[in-house]
Amino acid sequence: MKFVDEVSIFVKAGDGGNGCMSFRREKFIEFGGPNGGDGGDGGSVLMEADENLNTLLDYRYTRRFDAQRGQNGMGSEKTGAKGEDLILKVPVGTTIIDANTQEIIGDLVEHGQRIMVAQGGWHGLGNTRFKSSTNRAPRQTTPGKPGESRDLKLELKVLADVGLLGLPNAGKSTFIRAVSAAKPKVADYPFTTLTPNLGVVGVGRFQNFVIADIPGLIEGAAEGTGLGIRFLKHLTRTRLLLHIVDLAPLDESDPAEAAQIILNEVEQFSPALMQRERWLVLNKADQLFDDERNERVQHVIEQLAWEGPVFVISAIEREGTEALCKEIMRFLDQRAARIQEEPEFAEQLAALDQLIEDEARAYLQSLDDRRALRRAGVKPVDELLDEEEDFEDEEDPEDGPEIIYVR
Ligand SMILES: Nc1nc2c(ncn2[C@@H]2O[C@H](COP(=O)(O)OP(=O)(O)OP(=O)(O)O)[C@@H](O)[C@H]2O)c(=O)[nH]1
Ligand SMILES: [Mg+2]
Repeated sequence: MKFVDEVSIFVKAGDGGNGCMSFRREKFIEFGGPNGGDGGDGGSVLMEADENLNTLLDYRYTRRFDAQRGQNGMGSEKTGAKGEDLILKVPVGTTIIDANTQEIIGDLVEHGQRIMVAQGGWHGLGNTRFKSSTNRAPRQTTPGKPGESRDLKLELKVLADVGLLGLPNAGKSTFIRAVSAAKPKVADYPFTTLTPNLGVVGVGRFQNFVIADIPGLIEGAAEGTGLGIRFLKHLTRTRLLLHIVDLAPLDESDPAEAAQIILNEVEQFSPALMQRERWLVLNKADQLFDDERNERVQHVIEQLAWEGPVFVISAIEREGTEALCKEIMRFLDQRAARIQEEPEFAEQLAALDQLIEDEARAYLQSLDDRRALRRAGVKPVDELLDEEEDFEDEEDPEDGPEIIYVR
């Protein structure tokens, strides 16, 4: 499942340089003719696909882009220099849309492909151009034309590298706010997040990864309770799952049990998804004194028989969040390097992706089927099997409810 990374920018091509009015003034020439040169064309704005980029992150900071204007014409028939084109690099796969008309200007699908989004203004003409047999000393010039300007929307479908798992209120959205420019709603009640959010996390100057926040899962989610399970499909293609657990729930419930609920739901959704790299992130550490915190951390690890990486953070205080992001970046880099170097590793991962996707699709299909059956007043077969005894005692099954087997 893909997310859409979207940014709005304003581009302005350079204005054309003005034509110049000038006359020759040389020693022995009394009535010098016109010699004003033309202006230069304004620079255009182009978008270029670059395979080295993978997000639109850069365009979140700077939103206005101006190409250079053309130089004005000069005397001695000197033409003004053309304004330089401005080339904006975007990831391969970016769609460029006119933000006012919603018209798709183009899709950049290949490395190096370019699309002009704002044409530079035409140059103005110098007075030399207006010389004629009847007018030997024209005082006429034209100004450069303004460069085009445009509001653009850039859209890029991105795969999230990292997915967040957790109960409602665990602090998933707070975490994404702490580490990225995304500003999903955070509140002290469950189900604050109703649709998936995407954050791009910059690490150092040049690296970044994409993180997906989904609505919280609750017990019974796999059976269709709450919102979360359908959103799990957004996590099927991620490379790393962060399981966020509230270490200090207000209702004093056991964080280990809370963590286990999530694992049970994920397992029902797709057993293979449990094999995906998963890290335990114990949140709200700021709420506890050291001793109690360490005790709870140990407790969770023991109860889950957890052997993978564990991070203890406070999303709200941004404690431990940066270190975690650096670890994530390192993990993603190493993973990418191994994919390059070890064909078997790459194949294993691809097979796992496929399995997860197949399981997820089958699961969601069965959920839809159940819903449809319920609406039609028919019980799914496993619920019927729970009532097995009555069912077997039935004398004439043909008089009973129609049995439909659910995949
Ligand atoms: N003390 C403390 N509170 C936190 C921390 N992280 C999140 N919270 C609070 O926990 C509550 C829930 O945070 P959210 O980020 O909305 O939780 P969520 O997991 O996105 O919840 P849903 O969207 O409902 O699934 C908010 O009141 C946050 O301010 C933390 O590190 N420490
Ligand atoms: Mg949330």
